[in-house]
Amino acid sequence: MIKAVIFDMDGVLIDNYEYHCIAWKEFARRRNINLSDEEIIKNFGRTNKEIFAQIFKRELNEDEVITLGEEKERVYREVYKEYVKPVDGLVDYLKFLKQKEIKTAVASSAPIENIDFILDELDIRNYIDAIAHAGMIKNGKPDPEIFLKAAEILGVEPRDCIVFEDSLAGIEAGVRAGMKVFGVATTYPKEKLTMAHETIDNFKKGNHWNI
Ligand SMILES: O=P(O)(O)OC[C@H]1O[C@@H](O)[C@H](O)[C@@H](O)[C@@H]1O
Repeated sequence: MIKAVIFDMDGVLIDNYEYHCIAWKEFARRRNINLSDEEIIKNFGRTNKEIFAQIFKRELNEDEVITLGEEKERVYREVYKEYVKPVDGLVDYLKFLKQKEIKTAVASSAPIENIDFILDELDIRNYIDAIAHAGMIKNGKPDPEIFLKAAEILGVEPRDCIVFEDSLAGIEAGVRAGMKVFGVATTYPKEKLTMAHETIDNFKKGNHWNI
């Protein structure tokens, strides 16, 4: 029986891939690094720690990850701020879950500042019972750790959770966590979300309401 719904953030609560893309390119441009669209989309859904390791071809220490991450995320929040809007049907779906007393969490590879930014801009904080963010885990998606952490905070067994994810790494993480995964076709078209159990375009009425 479904007792909890866990939402990824980027690409699920909001369709914001292109704004992260702009921020990553600006971050790279400042350092004369050439970052292709393929590299950016491939890494979408992973933690900044892992993305920096690929960009700089070495492991960065915690301080470097925080400092560089703050720089990149500041650019992202600035360029995205005036365009923030929820994926269609999201707010109605959150209201429906609250009414049914189904618990909710956000499980995102992003730093907490980005999660606070989105929950406040969308004004949906009241609908979210738990948050699992990059600073709370050792292994980023596709490792299942972040989804297992969210389930643990909610006090719900993984098999009683469903996950909404747009990224390939995130879908794999949800499946490996033993949860039912709905792929959200924002960042990728449905045909690419083959690992997901089901796919949706947005949160408007569909199979995900049958819980
Ligand atoms: O896990 P989520 O919510 O999809 O967030 C992932 C994204 O979070 C951002 O903060 C990173 O800079 C992105 O590049 C990353 O992929």
